[in-house]
Amino acid sequence: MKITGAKKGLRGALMMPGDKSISHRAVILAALADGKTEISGFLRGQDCLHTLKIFKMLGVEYRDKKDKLLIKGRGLKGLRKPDGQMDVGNSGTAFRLLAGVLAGQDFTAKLTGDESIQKRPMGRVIEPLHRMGAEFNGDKAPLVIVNNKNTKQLVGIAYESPLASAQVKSAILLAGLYARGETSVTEPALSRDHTERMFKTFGVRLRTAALPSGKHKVILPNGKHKLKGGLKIKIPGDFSAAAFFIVAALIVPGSKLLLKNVGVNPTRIGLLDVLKKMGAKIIWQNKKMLSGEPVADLQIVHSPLKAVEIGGELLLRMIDEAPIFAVAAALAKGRTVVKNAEELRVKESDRIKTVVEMLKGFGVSAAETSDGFVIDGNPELQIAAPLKINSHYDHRIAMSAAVFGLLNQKETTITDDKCIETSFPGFAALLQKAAR
Ligand SMILES: O=C(O)C1=C[C@@H](OP(=O)(O)O)[C@@H](O)[C@H](O)C1
Ligand SMILES: C=C(OP(=O)(O)O)C(=O)O
Repeated sequence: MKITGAKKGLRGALMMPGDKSISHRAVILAALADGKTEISGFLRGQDCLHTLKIFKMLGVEYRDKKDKLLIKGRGLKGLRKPDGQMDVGNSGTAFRLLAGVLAGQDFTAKLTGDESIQKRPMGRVIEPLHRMGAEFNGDKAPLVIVNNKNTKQLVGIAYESPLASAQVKSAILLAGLYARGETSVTEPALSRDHTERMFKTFGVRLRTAALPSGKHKVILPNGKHKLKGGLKIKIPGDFSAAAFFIVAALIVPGSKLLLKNVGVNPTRIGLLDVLKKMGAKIIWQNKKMLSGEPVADLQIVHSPLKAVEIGGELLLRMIDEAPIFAVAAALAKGRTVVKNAEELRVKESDRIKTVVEMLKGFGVSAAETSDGFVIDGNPELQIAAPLKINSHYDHRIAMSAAVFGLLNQKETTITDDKCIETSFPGFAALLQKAAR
């Protein structure tokens, strides 16, 4: 992809693609429901299309109309043994959530994915699922989930997760649908809660509790679970996609941009809290609920920014936004410090390394630390040189670099930008439209 500097600010009103996390969950729960589900706003990015294809291999029929996806659920016990291995592509969410679903079946299945997935840690789901009674061959992708007709039913566990991870929590809750007894997950802080919200939408009883220690617990009670059919699920615009346009409008002078129908689930919008502290002008409009998730229109006005220090729970709520946040920090006045971000090292790329490399490529002073990075921001930064930035096949690095490229008066080339298709098809065209 080639980006040239924005002549004017970003203007107009845009709709973001459907939320990636919620799209995966909508397909999974619809496939396990008793009856049909109509899904609108489904993200047709490669990650979610892999999940859909996998359920087709598991015997789930669907109809893909232009604006709707109709899924014929087979009930919790209705999945069929797939013919061949199932490929999640680049998607950690698909891999880990499916491991939970497949742990509860009575057939053996093999999950795999691309080069990046084959390097990502899967012990974090294998270990708790094994404690529930699931058997695996392997500790990473490709991974075999071993079952047969005589496999014993899973048993619920009370899992104290060392990580605040929605993928771990969701894998356990999905396996819990097949388990005897109560299943609970306690996490050090509340990770994104889309699974809990959607379980409730599909009629599954769940209890959640914020513990005095600051930990968070979700309990799936003992009982025979059933997901109801006949629902119409509406998926909000993806906040993680919107983040690129939010930061673009903040850093390009003259911008005033409206993003409509964006998901604003509190477990996802840490970036808005941080940007506010940095001095960003962002106005919320039309807040409402959509299938159990809050959405709003966000108006973003170009603003001078100042540096911040972040870590802990706030970082958890903006973990996928770290790369684009770094772009905002590069243009902010002062030194920005990001701590407690070790998880960034095991995403699609080592995002501590690749973020710092990307910033340096634009002439920014930035350095890695063991658990994050330090950025010396410069609001006066002038870039006017042809540049080549390596995406490392990571969609969020590629899109962050494209946004930064709006400030380069000469051409910025981003390598291997096809990875953007995993989460944001049509990104380049939309950015061009807004920045024209
Ligand atoms: O559950 C999800 O949909 C996701 C959870 C997060 O990962 P972890 O659970 O590994 O923190 C996030 O980084 C990922 O993009 C999507
Ligand atoms: C980390 C991400 O996704 P996943 O874990 O599903 O690959 C992401 O989209 O930034």
